[in-house]
Amino acid sequence: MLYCVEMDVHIPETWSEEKLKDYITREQQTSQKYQKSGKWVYLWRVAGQYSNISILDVESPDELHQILTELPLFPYMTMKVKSLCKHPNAIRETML
Ligand SMILES: O=C(O)C[C@H]1C=CC(=O)O1
Repeated sequence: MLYCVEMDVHIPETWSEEKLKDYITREQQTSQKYQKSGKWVYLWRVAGQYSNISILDVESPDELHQILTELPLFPYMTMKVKSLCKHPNAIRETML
């Protein structure tokens, strides 16, 4: 199942540089683990915003939820999730 997830990051202004660095390092480790596994297919930065657009290919909504909530920055992000299916006019068989 394919999902498009938009994640807007909201870092509390009270965080120290050290705390921010720690979260960003752990965030990178977690997202790269799933990118290497093939489940996190695309990760794009939205130009000019602390926001990303991601495409994930997972077995179920439960698995998507498990991955997203594993992200250290999950409590500090607003997420919009869209479930994707094949467009009838798409010329390619595979969606990715
Ligand atoms: O910087 C972001 O967009 C937040 C985040 C989500 C995955 C990741 O690697 O970083």
